[in-house]
Amino acid sequence: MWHPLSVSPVVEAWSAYRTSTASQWKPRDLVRAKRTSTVSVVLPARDEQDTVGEIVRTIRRHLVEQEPLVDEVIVVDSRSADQTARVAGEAGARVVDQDEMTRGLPRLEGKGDALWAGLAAARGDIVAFIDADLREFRPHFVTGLLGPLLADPSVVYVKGFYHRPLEATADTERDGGGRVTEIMARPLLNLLWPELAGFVQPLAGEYAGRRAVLEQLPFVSGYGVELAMLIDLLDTVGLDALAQVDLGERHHRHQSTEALGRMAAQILYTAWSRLHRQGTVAQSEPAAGALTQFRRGGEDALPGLGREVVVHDVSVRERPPLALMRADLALHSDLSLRSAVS
Ligand SMILES: O=c1ccn([C@@H]2O[C@H](COP(=O)(O)OP(=O)(O)O[C@H]3O[C@H](CO)[C@@H](O)[C@H](O)[C@H]3O)[C@@H](O)[C@H]2O)c(=O)[nH]1
Ligand SMILES: O=C(O)[C@H](O)COP(=O)(O)O
Repeated sequence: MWHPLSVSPVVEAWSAYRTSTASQWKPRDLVRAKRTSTVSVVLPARDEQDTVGEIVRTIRRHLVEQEPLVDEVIVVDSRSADQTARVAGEAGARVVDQDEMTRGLPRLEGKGDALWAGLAAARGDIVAFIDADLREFRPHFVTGLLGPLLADPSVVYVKGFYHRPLEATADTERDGGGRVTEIMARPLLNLLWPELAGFVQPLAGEYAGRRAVLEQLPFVSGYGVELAMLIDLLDTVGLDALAQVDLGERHHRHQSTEALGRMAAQILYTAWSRLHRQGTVAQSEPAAGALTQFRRGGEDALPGLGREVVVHDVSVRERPPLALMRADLALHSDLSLRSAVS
């Protein structure tokens, strides 16, 4: 069932990656394979009113109404300032508010916390995560992620990969996208966690896992969440329980280079936390949790510098594994509804 993926000898020595292509997983076959399992799709979304509706509608049309594969589509509204929640609700999603789900707990920032809230709200035994800024979204993004989990009980987590065009205003660089991945995350993984170097898109926001396992993992706040998840899965379930699937090509909203710098800094901060846990570095925190950037012009440009000095907190924190938090969450969520599907 798996095609061997030829990777570096370092990686091959560790394990053969379980790789498949989305087209081999047909919705009808998956519905049959699903039996009594339940499936949730979770979309973390901050200010995604332009794209979230179409993604939700596509999943619902193809994988809820035409084929009963997906049991619920959840959009986590991650402190959006736009109409994300309304648009998602009108498209048929169950909309969950990040702050409402985490009420009474310390406030954390960013995508990782939205994912944790989504996992807390999800009722399926399999949970697939899909970014809400995708364009030209097709249902094979979901079926590709679910296929390996439904076909093989030994698989606990599936990571998507794809080509990533970099779409600038004038032209498109076919594989120019994934800039943080290529310039920072991939070199970092090869250097420090070579067992994970065979993941084609280690930062992909499209992945699925068994909820029982996901609930055993801490969720790092912000953009460190994907890197931490891979490292933590490697530690807890091992490489053989992880798979990846070719989803073709992915189009999304590109962030500015400056914003990607902050993303990269969060990912590095996250890597430090894992190095500390494994005893590679002694200090629990890096020397600084701030990133200084220089922005052209701006009202606060320093005289003689012509640039504004911009400082952001890029430290990350983490939510404990959800399995440890059920009692607290039950106070203000509808987790009790789980009995309806389990
Ligand atoms: O505070 C936030 C920030 C982002 N998002 C959502 O998270 C998804 C991905 O965020 P985005 O800013 O589009 O990330 P990318 O620039 O696409 O970054 C890539 O790399 C990140 C770091 O690993 C991953 O988290 C992303 O999924 C992956 O697509 C989108 O649906 C966002 O709306 C939130 O829900 N809350
Ligand atoms: O995953 C990444 O590397 C970042 O999201 C940047 O992606 P982009 O270069 O396609 O915008």
